[in-house]
Amino acid sequence: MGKALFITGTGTDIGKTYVTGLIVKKLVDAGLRAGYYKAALSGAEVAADGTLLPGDALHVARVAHLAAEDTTVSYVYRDAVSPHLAAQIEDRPMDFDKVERDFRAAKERTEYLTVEGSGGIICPLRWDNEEHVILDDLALRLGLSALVVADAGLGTINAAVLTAEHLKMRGIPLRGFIFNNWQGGAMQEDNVRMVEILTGARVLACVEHGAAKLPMAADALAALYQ
Ligand SMILES: Nc1ncnc2c1ncn2[C@@H]1O[C@H](COP(=O)(O)OP(=O)(O)OP(=O)(O)O)[C@@H](O)[C@H]1O
Ligand SMILES: C[C@H](N)[C@H](N)CCCCCC(=O)O
Ligand SMILES: [Mg+2]
Repeated sequence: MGKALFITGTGTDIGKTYVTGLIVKKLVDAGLRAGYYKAALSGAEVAADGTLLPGDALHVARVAHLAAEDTTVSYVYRDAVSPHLAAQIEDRPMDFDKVERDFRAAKERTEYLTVEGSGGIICPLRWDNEEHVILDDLALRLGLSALVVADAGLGTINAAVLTAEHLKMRGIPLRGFIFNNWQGGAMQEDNVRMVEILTGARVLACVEHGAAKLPMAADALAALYQ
């Protein structure tokens, strides 16, 4: 049975998949067996034959040279909206027993399973007359610790600290932050300092736009998985 690490972010489009691709590539390049799991993807690309493509998984597999069988996405929805709404539109509600089975099977097949969330930590996955499930509930059910992807620029102090405080309130361990779209300079350096002071967690790496490698040692990265 492998170890897992949950990648969440301060919101959608923040760079979770981009950074996850670099994370998994770092593990693979270090000779470690790595895998990728996502419970629900919405806003899927549609193939010529109408198949809904798991774009995030395909990106990570391409960047990290993972075999298709080392990536799993339990639910792929068409509409680029919150997964709970995409599921309502398609009348395909998530079954969290299936999600847990898929997650455990993926974890069984590898040493280091990287689990990408949807949107930010408050992302409804199912919201109907039978069940109300938000992403943080799922992270707790799967026993995950979190790494938060945050933008390096203006506004990140608020977003990163609020995300950290929510994780703490729900009892989800925070392993640290990765800043994305890093440009350096006085303000972004201060953002690192302020986020570390206000959350007590480290900014473990700063990823520049277009980065091809994660600026972090493989052993330090692997140590984050539990
Ligand atoms: N450091 C980066 N360098 C270049 N492009 C980036 C970088 N980070 C993000 N992007 C691009 O920005 C867009 C959004 O990033 P990404 O898909 O990783 O976001 P996300 O947080 O995974 O979104 P979602 O919530 O939909 O899963 C993508 O086109 C991605 O390729
Ligand atoms: C469609 C998008 N790319 C993501 N897959 C889902 C984002 C959900 C965001 C929910 C919200 O915070 O409003
Ligand atoms: Mg993504």
